[in-house]
Amino acid sequence: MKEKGLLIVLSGPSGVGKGTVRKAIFSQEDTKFEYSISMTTRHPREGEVDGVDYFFKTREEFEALIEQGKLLEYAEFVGNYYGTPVDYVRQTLEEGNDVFLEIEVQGAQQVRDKFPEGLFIFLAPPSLSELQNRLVTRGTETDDLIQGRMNTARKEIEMMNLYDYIVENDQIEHAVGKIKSIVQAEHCKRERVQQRYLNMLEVE
Ligand SMILES: Nc1nc2c(ncn2[C@@H]2O[C@H](COP(=O)(O)OP(=O)(O)O)[C@@H](O)[C@H]2O)c(=O)[nH]1
Ligand SMILES: Nc1ncnc2c1ncn2[C@@H]1O[C@H](COP(=O)(O)OP(=O)(O)O)[C@@H](O)[C@H]1O
Repeated sequence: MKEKGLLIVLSGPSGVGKGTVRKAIFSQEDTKFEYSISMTTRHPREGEVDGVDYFFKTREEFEALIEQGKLLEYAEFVGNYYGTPVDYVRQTLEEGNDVFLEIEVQGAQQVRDKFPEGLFIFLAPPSLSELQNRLVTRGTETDDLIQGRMNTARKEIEMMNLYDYIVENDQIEHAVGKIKSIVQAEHCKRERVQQRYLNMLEVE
């Protein structure tokens, strides 16, 4: 029987580069993880496609999904809901494939409570001033919102020791390489408890 896949959770403060690093990981042909497409109530940005970038939902539809227990986790972020569809995650793991979530910090905490056997990776900025630079350069928020995100980021960074690994996003390629190595190492570590190795010892 195929072993269950690994649930990989990448989280970190807004503006640290989660989306950028995730896209870089999935643009590499040798990446074997499955990306879990999230549900959101935010409006699609130009070029975004329903079912590719997100599953775009109304507030009513999203609240019905919460009621029906269809979300592994969800959070409200800057006035919109974001959540992870539980059925997709469960099924993909059962099939033996790794699932990759790129989610904000509140959601990552919920996943850790429900699914502690996941692999939790915190993407950290090189410094707070560099985090602020990235938020300013991205240009998607007003100054007030950037200040709010910086205050939240300080609290999030205080919680980073709850994660299994911290990866500094200094350069995108470095962060991508470290994340992929961590996943590989985690697989090797978990081999220890796999039944096929235990069986091998009994037979020989
Ligand atoms: N909790 C949670 N957060 C999510 C989910 N999907 C995306 N996010 C996070 O929601 C935040 C906002 O995402 P988005 O609106 O695409 O804007 P971005 O800031 O440009 O990435 C980011 O921090 C994402 O990591 C999800 O399913 N659950
Ligand atoms: N390693 C990096 N070095 C410099 N800029 C980066 C790096 N990673 C991401 N960025 C930039 O920082 C901004 C925020 O990145 P983004 O992926 O939107 O963050 P998040 O998804 O965590 O909110 C973007 O303008 C992005 O191009």
